[in-house]
Amino acid sequence: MRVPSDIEIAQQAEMLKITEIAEKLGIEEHEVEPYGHYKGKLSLDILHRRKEDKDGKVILVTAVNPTPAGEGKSTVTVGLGQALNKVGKKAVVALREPSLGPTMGMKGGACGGGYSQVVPMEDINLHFTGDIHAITTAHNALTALVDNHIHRGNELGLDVRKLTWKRVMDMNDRSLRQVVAGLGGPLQGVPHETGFDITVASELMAVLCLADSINDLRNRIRKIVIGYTYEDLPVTVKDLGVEGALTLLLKDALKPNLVQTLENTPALIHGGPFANIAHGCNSVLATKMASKLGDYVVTEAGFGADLGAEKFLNIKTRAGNIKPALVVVVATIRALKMHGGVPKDNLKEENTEALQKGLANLEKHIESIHSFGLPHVVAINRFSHDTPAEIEILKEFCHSRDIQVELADVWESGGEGGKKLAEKVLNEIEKPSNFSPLYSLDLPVEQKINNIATAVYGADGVNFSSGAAAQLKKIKEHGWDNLPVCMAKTQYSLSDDPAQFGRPQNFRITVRELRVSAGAGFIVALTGNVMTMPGLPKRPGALDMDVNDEGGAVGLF
Ligand SMILES: Nc1ncnc2c1ncn2[C@@H]1O[C@H](COP(=O)(O)OP(=O)(O)O)[C@@H](O)[C@H]1O
Ligand SMILES: O=COP(=O)(O)O
Repeated sequence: MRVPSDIEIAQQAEMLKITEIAEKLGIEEHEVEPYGHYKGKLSLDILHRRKEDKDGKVILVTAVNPTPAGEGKSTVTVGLGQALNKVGKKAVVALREPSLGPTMGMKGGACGGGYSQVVPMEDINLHFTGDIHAITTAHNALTALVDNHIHRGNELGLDVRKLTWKRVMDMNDRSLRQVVAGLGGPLQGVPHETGFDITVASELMAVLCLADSINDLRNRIRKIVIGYTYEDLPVTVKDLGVEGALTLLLKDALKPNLVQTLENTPALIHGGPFANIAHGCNSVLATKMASKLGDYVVTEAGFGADLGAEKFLNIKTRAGNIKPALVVVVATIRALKMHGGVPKDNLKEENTEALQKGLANLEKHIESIHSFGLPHVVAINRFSHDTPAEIEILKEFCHSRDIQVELADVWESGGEGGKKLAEKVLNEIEKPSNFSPLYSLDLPVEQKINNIATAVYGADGVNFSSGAAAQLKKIKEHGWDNLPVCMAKTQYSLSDDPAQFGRPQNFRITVRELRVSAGAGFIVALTGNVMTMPGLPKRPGALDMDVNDEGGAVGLF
């Protein structure tokens, strides 16, 4: 039987009013601000009122290195949340907000898929409650204020050649990666090079996702470095005196968004960083709030365990004092065949030999999660073209290594298709968690990067470009050496070469640049050719989009 498209299913959803969803969670009327009938923003007062309540158990969903379409982390996250409710547990889902870049481009939305989606999917995948637009505006307001300061006499002595704060927009536009601003004569500002990143790569996105209160948001914004003086001294937002304005622009975006799944399971969706160019986790506030609202929180981190999960476990847990209880590693036969050398166009054909070879990628991710001391379960996200022989091979691989594994049929069957996975998760989550981050903050930045590269990627070590080596020196000089590291790396490979599938051996990671995100509280290490402003694909998803006669969206997957 054909499974309708994601949007056809979503448009048939029988949603409860968001006030009903809130009431079922014990949220008081004044703590939820409806945005229409099916979306709402939650007051941070919930955390204050319920601070003594027991925290729910946090289940992190990660994956193997994905194909370009993604392997169903969001889908399994939603499906598992639905399944836990079906078996009588009080579970809340916590996801990130979609970016219009992938939505209009190649990757698609971030609402899950099939019968495991969050709804109203169209709203969420388009403008939702405006958070990403607010971050875009706040980011570019700061840029305008910096340029105005320079134009009006540059009292702080900013060197326009060393401005680190650029511009953002929530769209994939390669033409804006490098631009020159201030052209046209003395009245138009001071000419200088700048460029655009995609909004989800903005440090303000990371700050919003890691802040635990409005005051913490302001304090973090205050620390943001926007550039350096001619004497090479850092200039911060505080020096410009505009932290209050930026906090004002973001005060509503800081509140987590409440929606629901197709089966009316509550879902908090907040923050949208990508895990290849940012830290790739939804907000600390949403995760902590979900922990107060449910006995189980099912949350995801972007791309594979080498990216989102690594940053969740090394950065987000520290920022929010969050203790994960278990990790679900989503594996798909198609991704593992890709890692076994099958071209993307042939992934629907049975190929047990390639699958056997590609299992090495899953093996490495399991080793990494194990090294964090966390119980884990492999969820096989079943696709219709997966054959019994292939599924058996993947299950046998896990059984032979005493790895807990379960088939997840949540895309086709919603929560019903995840009940066995839910039972396995509930069983495993009772095992002790000896979680600890991978590295001590006391280690030098280069050692932190080396630990991640060797322990999580399987690299032999790290090479630093001459520029990155100079930036390491500056990081130490300015006292930023104790910050955690946010690796910016391709999502397709454990290495920094997107063409190296499987489990690459005998390789080194090359760090080409280091950026200080003093407000977010981490150092960004850019590797290989990873870009912070993606480009649109040959055939953008936008070509399929329209509005139908009923005013509904067409072509949103
Ligand atoms: N088991 C499945 N069968 C068919 N399509 C799936 C399945 N799981 C996910 N998808 C589809 O794949 C796309 C990516 O799913 P998503 O959950 O967003 O992946 P990720 O979060 O890993 O990027 C979505 O369009 C979704 O509908
Ligand atoms: O940051 C990327 O997230 P997905 O893996 O959900 O695409």
